[in-house]
Amino acid sequence: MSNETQTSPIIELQDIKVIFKTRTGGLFHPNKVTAVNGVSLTLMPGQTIGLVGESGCGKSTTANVLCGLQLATEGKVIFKEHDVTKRTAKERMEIGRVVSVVFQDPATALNARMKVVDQLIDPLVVHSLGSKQEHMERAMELIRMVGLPTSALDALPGQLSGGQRQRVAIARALSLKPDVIIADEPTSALDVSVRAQILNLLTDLKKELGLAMIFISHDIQTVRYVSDEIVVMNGGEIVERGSAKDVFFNPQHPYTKKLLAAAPSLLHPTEEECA
Ligand SMILES: Nc1ncnc2c1ncn2[C@@H]1O[C@H](COP(=O)(O)OP(=O)(O)OP(=O)(O)O)[C@@H](O)[C@H]1O
Repeated sequence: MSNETQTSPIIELQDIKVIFKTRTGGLFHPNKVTAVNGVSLTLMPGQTIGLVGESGCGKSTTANVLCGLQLATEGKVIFKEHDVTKRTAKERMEIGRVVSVVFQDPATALNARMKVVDQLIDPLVVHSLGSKQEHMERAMELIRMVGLPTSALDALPGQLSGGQRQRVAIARALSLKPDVIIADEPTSALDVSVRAQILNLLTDLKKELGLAMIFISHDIQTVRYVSDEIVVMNGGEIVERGSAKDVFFNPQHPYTKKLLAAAPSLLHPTEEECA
């Protein structure tokens, strides 16, 4: 990777609007939902942005625009300095290789009838990368990276615990060696007892592999724990953004203050830890 690439953003959203048409207004008078309204974001290599806000504020829609799943109604999407706002199928494929998503519920993200090994290899097959032997080597490497024994490769998702399944989903997300991971509420479907382990795994992998990350959660405490920058969304708009330390210890917007006041204090970082 050239120096130029390293210092320029991986993805930029410029004034993005996403409007969905809904049928609730009747067949001939569809209503519109503005899910995202004027959102701008710049993700640099290695950076973690925490996207926080209550359910329905537009976090997932923003993430879907970032990973090429959702087209913007207005605004621009710049991917590695190319305008991909109206991305072609080929561009979407390339974005999909570089930007990987870890979803909330590993049970639905994984195919219940497919062995772990095949789920890890699947993205390589879809992108026509490597030989059969290279696929096996990569599967072994991936399963070790997420802290599971290689015997887990032969398991079906149903034979694993929720935490182990999320580890497999993370391994799958890493299979194409992405530059960016979008983690959309990656711990909220898990037992409280394994949430910290999965958060630690994600932060360790991020450091080890130099990944950039968009970490999405309704829980500002969790977001603070993993992020360099926090972006607070409400009603489809960004209401506050800043360093994790500033937003957490010196919130400016009343909505951010409300989120902080309502957050469970499972993780209590001190100001020194944030420095
Ligand atoms: N495909 C769709 N069609 C119509 N409305 C949609 C669609 N997807 C999302 N919305 C609406 O857009 C708004 C933002 O949804 P979004 O899923 O982005 O929010 P969120 O903050 O991620 O919420 P959650 O945490 O519950 O997933 C909501 O009002 C939602 O109902």
